[in-house]
Amino acid sequence: MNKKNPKAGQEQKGELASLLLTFKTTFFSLGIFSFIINMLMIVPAVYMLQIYDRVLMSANQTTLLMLTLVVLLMYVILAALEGVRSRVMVRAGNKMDAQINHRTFDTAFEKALRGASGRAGQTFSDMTNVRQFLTGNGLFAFFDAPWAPIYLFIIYMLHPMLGVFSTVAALILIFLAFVTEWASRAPLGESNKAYNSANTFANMNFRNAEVIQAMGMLDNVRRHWKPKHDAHISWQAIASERAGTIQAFTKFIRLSAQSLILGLGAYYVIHHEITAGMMIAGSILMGRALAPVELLIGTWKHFVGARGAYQRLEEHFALFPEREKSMKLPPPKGHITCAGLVSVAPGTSTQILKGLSFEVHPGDTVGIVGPSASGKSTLARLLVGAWFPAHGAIRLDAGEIHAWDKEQLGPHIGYLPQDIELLEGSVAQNIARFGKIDSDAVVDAAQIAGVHEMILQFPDGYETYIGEGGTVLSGGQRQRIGLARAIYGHPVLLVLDEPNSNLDDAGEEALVQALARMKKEKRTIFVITHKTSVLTMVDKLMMLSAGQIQAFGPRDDVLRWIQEQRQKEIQAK
Ligand SMILES: Nc1ncnc2c1ncn2[C@@H]1O[C@H](COP(=O)(O)OP(=O)(O)OP(=O)(O)O)[C@@H](O)[C@H]1O
Repeated sequence: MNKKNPKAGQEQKGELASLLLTFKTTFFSLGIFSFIINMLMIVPAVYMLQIYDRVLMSANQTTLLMLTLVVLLMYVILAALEGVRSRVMVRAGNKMDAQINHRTFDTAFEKALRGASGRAGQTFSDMTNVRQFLTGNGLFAFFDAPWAPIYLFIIYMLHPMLGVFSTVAALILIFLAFVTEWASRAPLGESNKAYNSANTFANMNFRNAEVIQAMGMLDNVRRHWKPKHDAHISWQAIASERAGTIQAFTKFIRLSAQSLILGLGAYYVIHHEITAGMMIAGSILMGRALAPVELLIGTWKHFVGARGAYQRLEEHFALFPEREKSMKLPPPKGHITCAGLVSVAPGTSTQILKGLSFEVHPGDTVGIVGPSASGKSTLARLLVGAWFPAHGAIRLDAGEIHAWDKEQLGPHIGYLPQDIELLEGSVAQNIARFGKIDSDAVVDAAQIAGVHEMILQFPDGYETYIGEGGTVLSGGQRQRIGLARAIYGHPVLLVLDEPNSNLDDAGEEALVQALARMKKEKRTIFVITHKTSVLTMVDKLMMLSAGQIQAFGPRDDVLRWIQEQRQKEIQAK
């Protein structure tokens, strides 16, 4: 198999097309296999011809035995070739998957990062769809169909009128396949759209099952789901009814053709134009000629599905090209500079942050405050490189944060988002960020976060499994383990988004201690909070409002400014 770089020539061709091109030798051998298999498919007709016209006429048993042995040998070869052909394609499919699965995973992740997590899963199903089509019967239909004219040609040789008859039957079947596709495409599309919409609606709402249950909202939610589901069912019914009618007609044509060719053959036998053997052989050969056409019709739906999946994948890969590995940079010191930073949410154009400029030195602890929706969490996401600036730049030391190689930079960043999501795995794996577990470092991070004792009380301590089928943690427990994960490895930049929103007094005290420790180590810390206990730990304070910096400077100066502003507002009232 050709092992050329799948990315070669990907500027002109899609990434997937380039990958498929590296399998051209496999496809070529598939063509050869199909040719031999299809030639061997003629054997039953030839056998029948010989039996009728030679053996029965001559009553020669030796000929019968020899013919039968030869035919059986041919069938063994045929079965072996079909088996090998399937294996070759399954292996090619696995190889293909091995070459592209990291891209599928990474690009699906990027899609999720840009706020389309629902549609990220589609990438995996598209990949499976394409692979299954390329390794299943669907593809074989395409390789077998071109040989149909050869069967027709042989039928013409038996008698031109039998050939014309078979050709017309094949053309009618192909025409009916087009009619099915044309009649069902639109309703099937609408049905799929409604199905996806109903499913997304249900999945989104079932995430809030407890709220729905508590406030008796189930009837109302179902009422909103039902029209979408009904639309799916009725479009599906329209498509199935149309396809069913055409299929019934197709079956009529198919059965009639199979019988009529015998009838037509018998007519020419009566007129001594062909032998009885030729009549039977013609009927068998027409069956062979129509088989790939029928298979093609049967797999057309899969082909259309796989073609759609293929196009979506090409667009998807083009949207998220493979990133060049960034240069290896020295470990960052934690110097943040931000110039004219504008941010929009992924997939939108509304500005959330409207031109922020500020500088934070290594070892500074910065508190970020501001009303709801002022852009605090958005700034946190940009500080850790989870979102990209729409304009302007945010730099860590000399390099733009989002341009750093994530694998290189990750260990230097600690991030505790507002919605703390732990990943499915053990507590230790979560704290160690799913890397190689350094037990000492895990315990150290847990101790700094003040969570070590709590973890020891879990059923399996640090090995306690979190996630599907595992232990369910409380909001406060998740937040504290999330803090340990952020602190793991003593990163140079720590960004904590409301780290105390779920904490009790003991948890808050542990957080303050952890901050004090990281501060002593001269880490650069950003902490979004409204609580005074945490604000006592910060050196500088940034006040955000409507996506802009209202005040930024030494903590006490900013607090005084905020106080003055409030008083002015009260007086103005
Ligand atoms: N993923 C997103 N997609 C679209 N808009 C978003 C997204 N995330 C945030 N926004 C919008 O950005 C604005 C700022 O949100 P952000 O979460 O940064 O505010 P915040 O100051 O952290 O608020 P809070 O204190 O309530 O957490 C809001 O208007 C919000 O609707």
